[in-house]
Amino acid sequence: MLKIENLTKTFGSVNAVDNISFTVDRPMMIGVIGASGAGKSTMLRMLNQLETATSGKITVEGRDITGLKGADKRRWQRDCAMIFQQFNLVPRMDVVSNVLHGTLNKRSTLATMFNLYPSEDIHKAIDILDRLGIAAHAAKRAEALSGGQQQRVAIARAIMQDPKIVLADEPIASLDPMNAQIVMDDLRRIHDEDGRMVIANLHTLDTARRYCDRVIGMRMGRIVFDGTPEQLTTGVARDIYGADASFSEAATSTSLDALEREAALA
Ligand SMILES: Nc1ncnc2c1ncn2[C@@H]1O[C@H](COP(=O)(O)OP(=O)(O)OP(=O)(O)O)[C@@H](O)[C@H]1O
Repeated sequence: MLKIENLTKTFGSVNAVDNISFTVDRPMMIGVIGASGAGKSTMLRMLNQLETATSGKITVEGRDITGLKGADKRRWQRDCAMIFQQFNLVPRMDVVSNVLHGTLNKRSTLATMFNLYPSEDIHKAIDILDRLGIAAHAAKRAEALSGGQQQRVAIARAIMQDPKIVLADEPIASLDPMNAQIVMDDLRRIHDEDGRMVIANLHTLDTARRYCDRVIGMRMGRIVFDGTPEQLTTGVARDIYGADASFSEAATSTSLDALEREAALA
């Protein structure tokens, strides 16, 4: 259903994404890992068309989505929702209105200007918040919520678009381990229960292993690993991160256990 062929993005002399290809033939949960600057965000941003590819092709269900413009691009961005590390909510706006923003691309400019939302959309937004366990916060301003709660609002906003694909760019990088787990559980659920494809850039190996069906490892713009979590051994991880023998898995972990074990060994 998703095919990426020879995709490249160049910024000046930097090949942020360098001629990558892969195919996904069914909705699954995919983790993308790699060191800072490996090209993970740029790849996701090209998928969502926030960034235009320098060359190469992205095909979804047989349709070429590379270089879409205008209404076609907006329609694609609705089918392919994106979640960011910093949540990207409107801080002073209440939670429900933030979730309703997920419908912006399909509403008229006038309706948007006057914040006119159909009541069925309002009910749908509250149902989604309820499903994610945060309906009690619906009337609060987004800025009054914890980081973990704000990320769940961002997930609710994404689901409001009813997307086929959910892209998550470091969704748990700003969260403590407990909230990170809640957010990852939610992402897994929207894959398992709704059948949506989820592609998440992750800083931490243990998260990729625990939650994903498939892991793609990037290094310097290229794909250097594409396999199952079981195949992601410490040796493979060392190659992906370009680390020497002192490479420590705990340094790429959000798990308190791993960090504490590492500290005890030091
Ligand atoms: N808009 C831009 N202009 C210039 N260079 C860019 C731009 N966006 C990304 N880059 C460069 O492209 C390369 C890949 O960046 P990218 O953000 O995709 O990596 P990443 O793996 O997501 O890293 P991180 O985990 O730190 O977010 C880096 O060298 C980065 O400096």
